[in-house]
Amino acid sequence: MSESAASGPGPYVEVQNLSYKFPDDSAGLQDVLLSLPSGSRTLLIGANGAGKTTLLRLLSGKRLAPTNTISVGGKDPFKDHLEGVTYLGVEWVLNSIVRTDIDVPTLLASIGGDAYPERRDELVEILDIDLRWRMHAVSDGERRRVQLAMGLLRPWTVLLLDEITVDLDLLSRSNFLAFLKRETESRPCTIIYATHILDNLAQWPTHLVHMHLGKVKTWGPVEQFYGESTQWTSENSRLGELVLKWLKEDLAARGPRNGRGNQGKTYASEGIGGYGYEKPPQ
Ligand SMILES: Nc1ncnc2c1ncn2[C@@H]1O[C@H](COP(=O)(O)OP(=O)(O)OP(=O)(O)O)[C@@H](O)[C@H]1O
Repeated sequence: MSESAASGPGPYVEVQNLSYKFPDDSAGLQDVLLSLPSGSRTLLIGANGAGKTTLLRLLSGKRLAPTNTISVGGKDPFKDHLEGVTYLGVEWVLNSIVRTDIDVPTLLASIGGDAYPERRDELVEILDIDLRWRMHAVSDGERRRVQLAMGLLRPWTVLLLDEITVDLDLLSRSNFLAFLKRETESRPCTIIYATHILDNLAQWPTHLVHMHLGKVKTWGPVEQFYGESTQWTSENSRLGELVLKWLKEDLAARGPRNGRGNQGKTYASEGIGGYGYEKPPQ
């Protein structure tokens, strides 16, 4: 594993020979290999159950990975304290504080917003947040926008996003994605984003990672994949066509879920080392 600095060239997030089993001994990940440079914006693509969340949780240090399989900025995310890693996923979305009768300025101040006033104000503007909102009386999408401002307030070096934009309207999502792109272009930071929603993303990723049944099938800079997509329709972007093609292939390779057995689970019994320890929510 290389010791790379956040601002330096070369890989910033590295994964080598990563296999993972859940505490119940079932399949997690198998032989995952990745190397993503600082400044990259990676889309994690894969069907439901492909292993995207599992990988993101391991990268964030929320689950214990085997030693020397994951390096984020030269550090082991589980063992070392990762100051600049922000992971926004389902647990974060479900945090009950954002449903209480509290106003937005108090909420943003409670997570250190006053330490980053310019960033706070920029996020409030970009996410079109009304500072008079009270959090028990907002819509799901409005709540999600405040949550995103909270989650992005502290400058991060690695941002791990597990589809958290589902409630955003098209314009809010577009502004949000543009903000993230500007971040990676203006300071040394890296984003890995698992999503099924490809709107506004055609020009966004620098890298793609295609996961299937707990494995990384293929990964690399986005340009290398566009040649693969032979069909072009006006209905989908080139990225959309590529992802659709991948998912169709994955479905065909997996076969029916019930009836002929579940190929997705066969490798669970093939002797992946067990690392079923999970960090409690912090
Ligand atoms: N705690 C767990 N114990 C056992 N199996 C699990 C556990 N969590 C997830 N799985 C299984 O691991 C596989 C991968 O799950 P994961 O959540 O990583 O998929 P995903 O690619 O994020 O899917 P989605 O797109 O639906 O969010 C699934 O088959 C799932 O059922």
